[in-house]
This record gives sequence, structure tokens and C-alpha cells, in this order.
Amino acid sequence: MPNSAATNDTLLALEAVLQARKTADPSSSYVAQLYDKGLNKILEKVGEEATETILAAKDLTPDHPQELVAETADLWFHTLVMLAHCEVPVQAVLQELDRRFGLSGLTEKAQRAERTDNG
Ligand SMILES: N=c1c2ncn([C@@H]3O[C@H](COP(=O)(O)OP(=O)(O)OP(=O)(O)O)[C@@H](O)[C@H]3O)c2ncn1[C@@H]1O[C@H](COP(=O)(O)O)[C@@H](O)[C@H]1O
Repeated sequence: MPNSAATNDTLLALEAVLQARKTADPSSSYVAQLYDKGLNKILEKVGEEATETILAAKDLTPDHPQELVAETADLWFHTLVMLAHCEVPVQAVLQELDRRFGLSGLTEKAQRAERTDNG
């Protein structure tokens, strides 16, 4: 089973913090401020960070990867806030990636088309 314990531990520890922030005072927490502003604001941030990640990748020079690393971290962080707000566990996404692991995207796409054809 493909699994990076360090990566999963970090994501799951962060998820626990994001859950705890649901009862935090917005004046003391960026995450609580996002929850307070609601889903549209969270989605706006996900879109903004996705755009910034794309721009960082386009401007990437091999000896300076840090900007792309930082923007990708911002994007992942805001998607985790989105999942927490929507009550979707991070574990469900990790399990879905594990389920897909080793399955070619082309094979999966063909299976999807077959399922659609069969109603
Ligand atoms: N990983 C992060 C993290 N990554 C990015 N950010 C914040 O996300 C924001 C995104 O950057 P922007 O420049 O777009 O922010 P901004 O201009 O203030 O945003 P807007 O006013 O435009 O909405 C910044 O304020 C970053 O500090 C994060 N804030 C929090 N975390 C984690 O979440 C935990 C809880 O945070 P708090 O709820 O603030 O305690 C922290 O301990 C961290 O582990």
C-alpha cells in the first residue's frame, strides 16, 4: 500500500487544528476568520492560490523552486480548509489517491467511459 507516513501525519495533524478552529475566536485565528466569512470566501482563496501556483510554475527557474513550493503549500492549505468546512475528511482524499495508485489515468478514463456507456 503506497503511503508516506510523514506526509499523511502532517495533513492529519493540520486537519485536527482546522477542526479545532471551528470554535475559535476569529480575532485570534486566520482559519476561524475564513470560516466566519463562509464557503464563498474559502473557495475564492482556493481559486486565488491556484492561480498563484500556476504563475509560480510558469516563472520557475530550476535553482529557485521555493516560490512554487510556497504557493503550492498555500493551495493545499486552503483546500484543507475547504474540506474541513465541508465536513469531508482528509482521510477520504488520501484513500481515493491510494485507490488510484498504480492505476493508469488512461485505464481509469477508459473504465469511466465504459461505465457511462453502460448507463
Ligand atoms: N498552513 C497554514 C497557512 N498557510 C498559509 N496561511 C495563511 O494564508 C494566508 C494566505 O495568504 P494571502 O497573502 O492570500 O492572505 P491575505 O492577503 O491575508 O488574505 P485575504 O485578506 O486576501 O483573504 C496568509 O495569511 C497565510 O499566513 C496559513 N495559515 C495557517 N496555516 C496553518 O493553520 C494553523 C492555524 O492557523 P490560525 O487559525 O491562523 O491559528 C496554523 O498553525 C498553520 O499550521
